[in-house]
Formats: sequence, structure tokens, C-alpha cells
Amino acid sequence: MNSILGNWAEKFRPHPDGTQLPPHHGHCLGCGPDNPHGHHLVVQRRGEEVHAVHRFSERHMGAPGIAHGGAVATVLDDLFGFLLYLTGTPAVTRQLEVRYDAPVILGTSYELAARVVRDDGRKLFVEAEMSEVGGTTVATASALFLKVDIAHFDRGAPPAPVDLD
Ligand SMILES: CCCCCCCCCCCC(=O)SCCNC(=O)CCNC(=O)[C@H](O)C(C)(C)COP(=O)(O)OP(=O)(O)OC[C@H]1O[C@@H](n2cnc3c(N)ncnc32)[C@H](O)[C@@H]1OP(=O)(O)O
Repeated sequence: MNSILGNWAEKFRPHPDGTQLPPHHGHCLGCGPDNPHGHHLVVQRRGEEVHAVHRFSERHMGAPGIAHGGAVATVLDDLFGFLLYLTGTPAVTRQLEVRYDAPVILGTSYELAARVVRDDGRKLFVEAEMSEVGGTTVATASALFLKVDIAHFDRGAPPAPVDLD
């Protein structure tokens, strides 16, 4: 098993309500603390939802001062990946749809929440939104995740040291 996956079984143990959930792995683009280009998303379980507060930086710029739509999609997709700790099964994104309701401003904090809306065999239907703190929704997302065996992730090489400018 690729060492980057670490102790994956431990990650899929039940996580109590209110606790911070573990990153998928250290180099994950969404949540890995060791990825210098990543979003470093920090996610908590709240009941049957996962929540985060996130701020995009200059590294994620699309239009001047505004987050790139792909960066917003990355964060929403990765947030969905934390629901897997609640369902207890590894899964991957099969389809992702994002609705951009308003510009996401760099340096501004946004609240994110995601939940499973239907768990149907291998299929997990999920939805999320990103909102100004205590205010207007700026993006919503829905996705289909398909449950996979952990061996699905055991294909790529572990990260080698690279020159990341
Ligand atoms: C330690 C940490 C680790 C865990 C780490 C977790 C990290 C999470 C990070 C965030 C998420 C990601 O970035 S994930 C990375 C991005 N995603 C990927 O790389 C996935 C690439 N795609 C694939 O590998 C494959 O397509 C799979 C595994 C997703 C599916 O392949 P498959 O197993 O052959 O399944 P397939 O036959 O296509 O579909 C299965 C069933 O779903 C239905 N289905 C398929 N598409 C749709 C659709 N759009 N809408 C409705 N239904 C659909 C099919 O009809 C079928 O239904 P029926 O006939 O059975 O009824």
C-alpha cells in the first residue's frame, strides 16, 4: 500500500460530533498540510454535516482579487471528501456540479457546509454550500461519489521531492 495513504483504516473509524477530521493525507491539494500549493482546508464534523471556514489567497486568483472557479470547485470537492469519514467508506467523485452565485473574494472568510442527501448502494449523493460568514450564499455544489475499495488509491507513486515554485 502506498505509504502516503498512511493509516487509512484509522481515519475511517467513527469520529465524534464536534471534532476536527483528519486530512485525506499530507499532500492532498484540498486539505494536506504538507502541500505548499494546497488550500489547507480544516474540517469539523457537526452532526451529520461537515463544516469549514476557509479563506482563499493570492495563490488561488482567477480575476484580480477573486478566487478562480477551479479553486472554489477544488475546495467544495475536497469538503465532500470529508463526508466519507461519516459514511465510513472510501469513495471518489464521479460527477461534480458547481453553481457560482457571487464572486468569492480573496482574503475573505467563507463558511462551508456539506451533507449526504442520499446513500444508495455504491452511490453517495452529496450537496454543499459556501456562504459569507452569517450571510449570502456565494456557491453551491452537488456531486455523485462512488464508493471504492481502498486499493483504488494505490496506483500513483508517492510524492517525490519536486521544485515547487
Ligand atoms: C486515506 C484517504 C483515502 C480517501 C481519499 C479521498 C479523497 C477525496 C478527495 C476529493 C474527491 C476527489 O478528488 S476524487 C478524485 C477524482 N475522481 C476520480 O479520479 C474518479 C475517476 N473515475 C473512476 O475511477 C471510475 O469512473 C469510478 C471508480 C468513479 C467508477 O467506475 P466504476 O466502478 O466502473 O463505476 P460505473 O460503472 O461507472 O458506475 C457505477 C454506478 O454508478 C452509476 N453512475 C455513474 N455515473 C453516474 C452519474 N453521473 N449519475 C448517476 N449514476 C451514475 C452507473 O450507472 C452505475 O450504476 P449501476 O449500474 O451500478 O446502478
